Amino acid sequence: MDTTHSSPPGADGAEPVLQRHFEATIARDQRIEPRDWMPEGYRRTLVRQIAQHAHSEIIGMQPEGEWITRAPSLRRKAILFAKVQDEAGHGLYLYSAAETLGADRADLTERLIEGRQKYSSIFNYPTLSFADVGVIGWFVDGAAICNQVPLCRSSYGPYARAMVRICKEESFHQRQGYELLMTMMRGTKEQREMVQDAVDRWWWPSLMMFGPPDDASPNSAQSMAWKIKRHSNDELRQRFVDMTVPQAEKLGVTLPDPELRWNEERGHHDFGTPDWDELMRVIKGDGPCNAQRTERRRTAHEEGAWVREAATAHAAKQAARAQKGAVA
Ligand SMILES: CC(C)(COP(=O)(O)OP(=O)(O)OC[C@H]1O[C@@H](n2cnc3c(N)ncnc32)[C@H](O)[C@@H]1OP(=O)(O)O)[C@@H](O)C(=O)NCCC(=O)NCCSC(=O)Cc1ccccc1
Repeated sequence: MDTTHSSPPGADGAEPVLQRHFEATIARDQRIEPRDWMPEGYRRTLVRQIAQHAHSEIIGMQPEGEWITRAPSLRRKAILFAKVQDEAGHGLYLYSAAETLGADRADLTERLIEGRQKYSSIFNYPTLSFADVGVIGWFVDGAAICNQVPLCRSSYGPYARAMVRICKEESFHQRQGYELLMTMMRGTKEQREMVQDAVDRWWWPSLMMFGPPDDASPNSAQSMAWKIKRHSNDELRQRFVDMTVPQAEKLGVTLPDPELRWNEERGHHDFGTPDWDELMRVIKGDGPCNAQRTERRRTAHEEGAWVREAATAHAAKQAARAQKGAVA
């Protein structure tokens, strides 16, 4: 852990003047930057959320990645390749953002592999057909957009700036998913059934991506006070439902919720309650694919050891050469 960013001594490690400056910066909607003083709880919360987010992008490469070799055409293969590569890129920006808070990337990876840090529950469900690739783009990237567009205004500068580029790419991801499904819906009866089946399986897990309901979300109040989060879990879930219902109608699929209907008075859709016990089970490691996802990540990490060693040796050689040049 890099100690250059740790807080000076005092209450919560703070001189009152630094604490006041931090609070005033948040109140003015300005950004906290890596070299600014910040309360230890703020730093810890950010490392937790950003690391979970980075892990989600990296583990999130697996469910769709399984279909790269089985994509039905060269065009679909190229699109899917590009999307999965983008997800790797998102993970890397986010690990870099966590490093600005003093976190160590190798340590974060260890924590993920050992199950000591979380990643999004959604990536613990299997992708059973190519329609799942389309539904992940439509639902999962759609949910990611709802959740992440407000994070572009998050109070921590490096996180907010990473989100701007990530959101642009998520938008392309969502459209490719929807376009894939549109194509399948214009196809055969079997293809339309594949789309409906994928919608039925991914709808509820997608709603769970937004986290537990507000009254069972221990982190929300403080994260919102610090303006790390800008909206509550339930607000964003509602936004996702309202955005997705007309898209489902246009596509010609049914969302698997008998309680789903427009509420004129609220100006929003009412919808059923996700199975929160299922969310808790999946978060705790007992989802359909948790063991497989973590094991795959561990193997990839071990198999990549030679690349890290080679990069370190190369960097050391470059540094030695540069030093020799400076002396001569
Ligand atoms: C909203 C929330 C996820 C959770 O709110 P918070 O205030 O932080 O927590 P809260 O008190 O409400 O919860 C209590 C505990 O439960 C945990 N937990 C909750 N929900 C989940 C869950 N669903 N899965 C697993 N764990 C969950 C939570 O961490 C906390 O645990 P802790 O106290 O740490 O032990 C927030 O962290 C956030 O906005 N993160 C940034 C966005 C982000 O990470 N996105 C990832 C998807 S990226 C993507 O999809 C792109 C893509 C698309 C396609 C293909 C590939 C890639």
